[in-house]
Amino acid sequence: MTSINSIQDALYFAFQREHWAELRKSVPLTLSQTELENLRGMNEKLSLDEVTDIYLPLSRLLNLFVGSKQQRGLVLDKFLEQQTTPSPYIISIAGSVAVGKSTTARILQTLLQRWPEHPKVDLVTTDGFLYPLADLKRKGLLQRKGFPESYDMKMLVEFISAVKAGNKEVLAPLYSHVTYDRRHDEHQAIRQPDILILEGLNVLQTGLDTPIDTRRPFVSDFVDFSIYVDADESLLKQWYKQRFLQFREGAFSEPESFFHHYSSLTDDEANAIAANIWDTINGPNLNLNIQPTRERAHLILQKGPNHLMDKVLLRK
Ligand SMILES: Nc1ncnc2c1ncn2[C@@H]1O[C@H](COP(=O)(O)OP(=O)(O)OP(=O)(O)O)[C@@H](O)[C@H]1O
Ligand SMILES: CC(C)(CO)[C@@H](O)C(=O)NCCC(=O)O
Repeated sequence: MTSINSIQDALYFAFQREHWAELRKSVPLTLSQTELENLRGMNEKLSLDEVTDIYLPLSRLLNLFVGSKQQRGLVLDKFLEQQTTPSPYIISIAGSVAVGKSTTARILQTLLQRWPEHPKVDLVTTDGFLYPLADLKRKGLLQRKGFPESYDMKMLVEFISAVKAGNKEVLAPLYSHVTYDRRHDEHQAIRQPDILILEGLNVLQTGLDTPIDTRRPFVSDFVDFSIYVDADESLLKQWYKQRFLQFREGAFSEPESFFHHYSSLTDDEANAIAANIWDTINGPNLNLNIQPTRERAHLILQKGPNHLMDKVLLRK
C-alpha cells in the first residue's frame, strides 16, 4: 500500500515553520491596534509570532491566487465580449473538532480584508447546516453530531452554489452552541463578498459513500482553495477537554444552555465526560470521516503542542 508520507511527497511542497515564515517577504503587518486587539480578544492564547510567521505568508499566497482568478475573469469577459457577474473566491477550512478551524478562519478573514483588491471577506461555518435538534433526535442522530449524516448537505451545496453564482443575497442558517441547535430567530446574509471563507469539518467530504440517489455535487466543486488544519489526535483530545472546561464557566453556565447541568461539574467529572465524548463521537468521526479527506486539501497546516504550527504542506 502507498504510505501517507509518499502520497504527501508526491502531492505537496513541504515547509518547516522557519522556511515558510520567510515567504512572508515584504508583506507588512498592516493590522491596526484595534484589529490586533480584536484578534487577541477572540483568543488570548494566540501569539503574535503565529500571525507573522504563519498567517502573513498565507495571506500573501492567497492574495496572489485571488488576483490570478480575477485576471482569469477579465480574460473570460474579453473572450465573451460581455461583463460576467463576479463570483466570490471561495476558501474552505477543514479539520477535526477543536483543532482551531474557526480561529484560523477569523485570523484569515482579518488579514485578507486588509488587501485593497478584496476588502469584503465573509465567514460562514457549516455548524448552521447541522439538522435542527428536533430532527436529529427524531432520526436517532444525537450521538452522531458532526458525522456526515447529521448535516443537511443538500442545503449546504445549494447555499454555496448560490453564493458562487454571484446572487445578490444568500442566507445562511446560524448555529447556537448554547442551545445546541440551529437558531430560529436569525440568519446570516451573504451579499456578494469578494471572498467567502467556509469553515467546517465536512467541507472536503464527497458523500460518495452514500446511496447513489442522494449524491450531489461536492462542496469542493465550488471551492477555489481548500485548507486542512491538522494535529495529532492526542493533542486534539487535550484541546477538546480544555475547551470543554472553559465552556463550563461560559456557555454551559447560561440557564438556557442545553448543557446547563454540566456547569456544576468538578474538574475531574468534566474531564471524564469530555474524554468520553471524544472517545465515542469526535475521535471516531475524525478517524472515519475527517482525516481521510486531508490529502484533498490545497494546503495542510500541521500544528504541534500549544497550537503552534510546525509544518506547512502546499499542493504542487
Ligand atoms: N492559534 C491558536 N492559539 C491558541 N489557541 C488556539 C488557537 N486556535 C485555537 N485555539 C483554541 O483551541 C480550541 C478550539 O478552537 P476553535 O474553536 O477555533 O476550533 P474549531 O476547530 O473551530 O472547533 P469546532 O469544530 O468544535 O467548532 C479553543 O479553545 C481555542 O481557544
Ligand atoms: C457542532 C460540532 C458537530 C462541530 O463543530 C461539534 O462541536 C459537536 O457538537 N460535536 C458533537 C459532540 C460534542 O459535543 O462535541
